[in-house]
Amino acid sequence: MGIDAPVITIGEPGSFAWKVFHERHPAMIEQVCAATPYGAEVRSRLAELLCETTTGAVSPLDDEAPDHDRWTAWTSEWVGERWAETPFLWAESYFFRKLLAAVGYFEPGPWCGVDPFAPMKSAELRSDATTATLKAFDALPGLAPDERDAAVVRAAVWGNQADLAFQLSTGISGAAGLVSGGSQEFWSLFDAAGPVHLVADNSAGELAADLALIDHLLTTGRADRVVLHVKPTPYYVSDATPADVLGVLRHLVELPGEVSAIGQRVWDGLRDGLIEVRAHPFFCAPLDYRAMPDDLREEFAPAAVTILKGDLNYRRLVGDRFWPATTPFDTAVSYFPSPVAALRVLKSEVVVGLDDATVAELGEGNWRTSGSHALVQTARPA
Ligand SMILES: O=P(O)(O)OC[C@H]1O[C@](O)(CO)[C@@H](O)[C@@H]1O
Repeated sequence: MGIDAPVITIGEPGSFAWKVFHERHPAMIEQVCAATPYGAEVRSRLAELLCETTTGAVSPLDDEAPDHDRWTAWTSEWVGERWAETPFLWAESYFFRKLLAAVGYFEPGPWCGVDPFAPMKSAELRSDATTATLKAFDALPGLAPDERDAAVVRAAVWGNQADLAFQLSTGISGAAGLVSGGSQEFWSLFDAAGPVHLVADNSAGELAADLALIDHLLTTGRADRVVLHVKPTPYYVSDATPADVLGVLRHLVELPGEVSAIGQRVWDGLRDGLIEVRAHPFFCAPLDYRAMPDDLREEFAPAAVTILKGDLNYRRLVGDRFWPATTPFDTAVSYFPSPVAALRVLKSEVVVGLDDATVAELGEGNWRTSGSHALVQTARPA
């Protein structure tokens, strides 16, 4: 595939990406300041970050965090340029890295290592909506095998609707349906048991559904081992970190019903080495997966299947560009080193792999960004 579709940038007033910076980020920073009693210095650094990213030029990092050099390499191309000229994927990712520095996450002091988004993730995990979703897992043991296959995929796909960055300015309009693929397509990718990698997205209910999927992969023999990849540091508000995996697991095992059994099996799987949690630095990189480092490529290459969850992973998988929606998915991901499955609710303008009839039926509305539609897409290496 020639990479010639235009890259999405944040400078076009009124565009989706522009609104993320000009509407969603101010609301999120307010939420961050309400959730933790940060003092005047942190609050003023956050205000500066907002001002810089909405009206100014890109400044370099001035912290001494362990990931400083890596980020310097990822950002040198854009330092000094106007934020409005920068690619959306790059800009949004760098915004979150700068936000962590602004709240003192990397410096000695009271806020060192304190996840600014933890209160939101915890509230989401304990919310009535998540509690109801987790209760629904009680029906799983009574389902026929194919119904159970479909149910765990459905939960993993629609679990991605619960994304806290996204909820800040979008009234999610319910689950309208899949624009591509489904459970059968997903399971047809699993021909022989082997290691399965799941690249997670959000914590709370989505991560609980992902753990249920991991449990199902292992108990049905589709996977002989699962690697769960999460973010090394807090990111995009609700993205799961290793601490969140533990928090969600502890929550699950304390609940009544099937989720407790799932949680216990996952707990045992971690202890026995059947499940591994990794947090490679590249999962917080402002780059797409074409640029993945060799060590990560080598990890994915022997996977029976790699499952990528969520909107951001999808943007990074196919490239954050205004692709024609009918661009074939397998062409877009032909570089990926293992069979790959994307499970995602649509929350940004990027989409590929749709057929002409679907595109015509969806028309011009806001289906790409409203969070009402989802997809399951799969491909094998070229
Ligand atoms: O949690 P997800 O599914 O990756 O969604 C995150 C999405 O939310 C946004 O941050 C804002 O909508 C998108 O830019 C991003 O792709």
